[in-house]
Amino acid sequence: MNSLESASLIVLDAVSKRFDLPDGRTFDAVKSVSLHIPAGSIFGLIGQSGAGKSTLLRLINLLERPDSGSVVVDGQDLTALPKSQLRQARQNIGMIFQQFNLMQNATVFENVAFPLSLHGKRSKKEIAQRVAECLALVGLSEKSGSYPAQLSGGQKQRVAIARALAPRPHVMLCDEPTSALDTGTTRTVLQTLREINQKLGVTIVIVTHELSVVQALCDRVAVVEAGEVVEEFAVADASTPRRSVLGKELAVEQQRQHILQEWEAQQAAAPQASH
Ligand SMILES: Nc1ncnc2c1ncn2[C@@H]1O[C@H](COP(=O)(O)OP(=O)(O)OP(=O)(O)O)[C@@H](O)[C@H]1O
Repeated sequence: MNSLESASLIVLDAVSKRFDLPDGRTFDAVKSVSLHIPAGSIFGLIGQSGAGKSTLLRLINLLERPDSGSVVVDGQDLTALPKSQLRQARQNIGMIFQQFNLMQNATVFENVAFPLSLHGKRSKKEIAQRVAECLALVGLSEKSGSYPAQLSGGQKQRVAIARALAPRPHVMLCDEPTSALDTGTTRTVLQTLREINQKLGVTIVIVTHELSVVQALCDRVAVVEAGEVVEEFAVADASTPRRSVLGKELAVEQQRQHILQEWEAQQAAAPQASH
């Protein structure tokens, strides 16, 4: 094992996924992708619509089983596990979605408790304690008895984050978590994700088409085009030239943000004009 592999929490090795289409043809959605995702990082998957980002994300927890290649998470080769052990290993991988996927007829408390009660080993008291902790982490303690319909989009996504966190996963997969939210709400959800990464050390993999989200949140990013990773880089690395169209667009967005921040800093430092 080399040092990159040993520092990686998630290792995808030459994973491929082919879908059968209704007309009898096949479609190669992911083509022999290898990725090393460092422990404790926030890793972005970006690309055009249909590039294969969501499929790649779903290969990490085997929601999609790869046709070939291996998926190792936390040292465990998920592709080699029997069903019962895979169910156990998945407790280590939380997931959130664009449309939140909350149970509408259940309270916030019941939604967050759901993954804990699935495995029948915990007492009611333990579950209640863990739910309270997770709701406090996402700042929604006072909404425990509410129903999803009574919450804003950002609050719903934070309930989904609390639910994903409840079994204490080391990894959180996020599929376009802010695409259904406005700018202000997006900011609060990104803040919550950042806190989870920093306070709990949870490794986050996020699919997004929003470059501003990558800029605000991610340490590293992989650009996906037609089922392949065409480029991967550290978001803060401005010196290595970007090759892909999206990589270049992200560099422009970063420059724009940088200029804006410098201008704001100058304004703040300048002596106030007298009236
Ligand atoms: N179950 C499936 N059966 C057939 N084709 C599929 C299936 N799931 C995904 N695809 C196809 O695979 C390709 C990649 O889909 P995927 O959802 O991974 O892309 P994406 O990059 O996440 O796109 P978007 O940003 O639009 O969600 C698409 O062309 C899609 O139509």
